[in-house]
Amino acid sequence: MVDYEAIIIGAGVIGPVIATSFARQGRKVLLIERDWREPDRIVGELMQPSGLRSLRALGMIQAINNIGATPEIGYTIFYEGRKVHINYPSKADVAPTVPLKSCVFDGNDKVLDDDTLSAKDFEDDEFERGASFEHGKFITNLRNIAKAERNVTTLEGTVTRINQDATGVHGVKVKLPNGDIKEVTADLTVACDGIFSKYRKILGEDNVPTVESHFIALKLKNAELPVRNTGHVILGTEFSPILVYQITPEDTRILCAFNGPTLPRDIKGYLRQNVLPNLPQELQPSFEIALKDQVKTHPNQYLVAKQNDIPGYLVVGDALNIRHPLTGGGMTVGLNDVVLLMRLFEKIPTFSNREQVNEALLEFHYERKNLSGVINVLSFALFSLFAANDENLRILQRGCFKYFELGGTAISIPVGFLSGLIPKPFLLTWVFFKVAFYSIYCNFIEKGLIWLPVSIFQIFTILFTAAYVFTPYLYREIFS
Ligand SMILES: Cc1cc2nc3c(=O)[nH]c(=O)nc-3n(C[C@H](O)[C@H](O)[C@H](O)COP(=O)(O)OP(=O)(O)OC[C@H]3O[C@@H](n4cnc5c(N)ncnc54)[C@H](O)[C@@H]3O)c2cc1C
Repeated sequence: MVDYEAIIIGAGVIGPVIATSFARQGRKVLLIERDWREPDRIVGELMQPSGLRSLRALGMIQAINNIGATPEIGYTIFYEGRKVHINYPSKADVAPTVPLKSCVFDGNDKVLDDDTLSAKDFEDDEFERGASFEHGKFITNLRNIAKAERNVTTLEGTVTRINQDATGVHGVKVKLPNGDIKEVTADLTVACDGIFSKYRKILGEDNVPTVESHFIALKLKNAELPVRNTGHVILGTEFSPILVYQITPEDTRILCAFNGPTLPRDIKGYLRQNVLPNLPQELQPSFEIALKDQVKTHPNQYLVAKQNDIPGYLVVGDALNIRHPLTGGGMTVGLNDVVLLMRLFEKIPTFSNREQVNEALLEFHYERKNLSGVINVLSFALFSLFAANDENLRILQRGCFKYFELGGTAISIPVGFLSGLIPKPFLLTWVFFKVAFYSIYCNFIEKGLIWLPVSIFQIFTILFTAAYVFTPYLYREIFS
C-alpha cells in the first residue's frame, strides 16, 4: 500500500499544473516544494499563445488573472533602424483548443476581466494572444489553484533522494525545514525540479545539459515601450539579441543575450558598451537608470528529452527538456506536455499499473516531438542567426529580417512556429531553408555584379552554415 498515487517534486511552473490535473482525474497527490515563498526569478515571464491554450485545456487559465499581466498581440523586430511587426496567428487559421473533460468546469477555461486583462479581448478577438507577467506572481496563482484541490496535499521540504530499486522508483526521501527526514511512497514519482534538476540523471548518467550562452537581465521602471503589447526583439550585426517585454504596468523586463559559455567580467561595462547604444531611443533613459540596480544573469542551457523508461518515474518540464529562452517557449513546451500526458493517462485508472503507464510514456516520448521539436529547433536556429558572429550568419540574419518584411505568410507561418501553434517540424525545415535561399538572393542583389564571383562562392558557404545551425538540432530533437 502506497501513501499517494503520485508524488510531484517541485512547484514551479509545471509541478502545480500536473498536481492539479492529476487531482482532477481523482488521484491522490503529494506536491513537494523546497520553498513556497513567491519566487523572484528572471525566467518564465512571457507565455506564448499555445501555452495559454494548454492552461485553458487544463482549466487553469485564470492563473494569469489579477497579477497585472500584459496581453501580448505579437512581436516587433528591430534591425538597424528598421522594424517589422508580427501579429500572432488568427484563431481561424489554427486548430481549436480541446478541453480536458476532467479538468474544465465552471468556466475555468476562460480569462476573467481584471485591472489589466479584458476577457472580451482574449475570448472574442480574431487573433491569438500571449501574456507577459511577473513570474513569481504567476507561480503563486498556480500554486494556489493546486492547493485548492481536495486531492492535493502540499509539503515544504527538499527531496534529497529518489527511492529506487531494480523494479523501479517507489517514492522519495524529503528533508523537512526542521531537519527531520520523511519517506513517502507513491505509484508514480514525477520530477519537475526544473532547469538545475538533480533527478533527471535517474534516466541516464549522461543526461546533463550544456551551457552555450547567457542572458543578462534588468528591470526597467516605467519604460517607454516603442510598440506596446508586443515582445521586442532587437537585432544587429555587432551585438547579441536583446528581448524587451512589459511584465507589470510599471515594470519592463530586458534580457540581453551574451553569446559565450562564461559571462564577461565587467557585466555592467558590457551592457553600457554593447547594449545601451543599440536600444531604441525611447528605452535608453530607463535602461541607464536600471544599470544602477543589481544585474541578474542566467545560463541558457540545452537538453534533449530522454525517454522516460524507469517504472514508476516521470521527468517533465525543464528537468526533461531545455531549449534556448530566446523564443520564450519553455513554459509552452512543458504545459503542452502536461496536456498530452493527461490525455494519455485519462485511460489509466490507476498508476499502480506500471506497465500501462510505461506504454503511455513511450507514446508521450514520440508524440510530444512535433511541438517540442519545432519550438526547440527554432529557438537555437534563431539564436544562431540573431547572435550572428560570422559573415554567413550575418547574411542569414539580414535575409531573415528581409523575409519578415515581405509580410503575409512570410510572417504568419514563422510566428505560428514561435507561438507553438504550428507544430510541424518538416514545414519548419522547409521555411528555414526558404529563408536561407532568400538570404542568398538578397546577398546577390546587395553585392551587385561586381562581386558576382564572391556571391556565387557564398551560395555554398551560406547553405552550409544554414545546415550547420539547423540540422543537428533537428536530428537530435526528432530522431533521438
Ligand atoms: C533566462 C530565461 C528566461 C526564460 N523566459 C521564458 C519565457 O519568457 N517564456 C517561457 O515560456 N519560458 C521561459 N523560460 C523557460 C521557463 O522558465 C521554464 O521552461 C519553466 O520555468 C520550467 O518549469 P519547471 O516547472 O520545469 O521548472 P521551474 O519553474 O524551475 O520549477 C522547479 C521547481 O522545483 C523546485 N525544486 C527543485 N529541486 C527541488 C527539490 N530537490 N525538492 C523540492 N523542490 C525542488 C524549485 O524550487 C522550483 O520551484 C526561460 C528560461 C530562462 C533560463
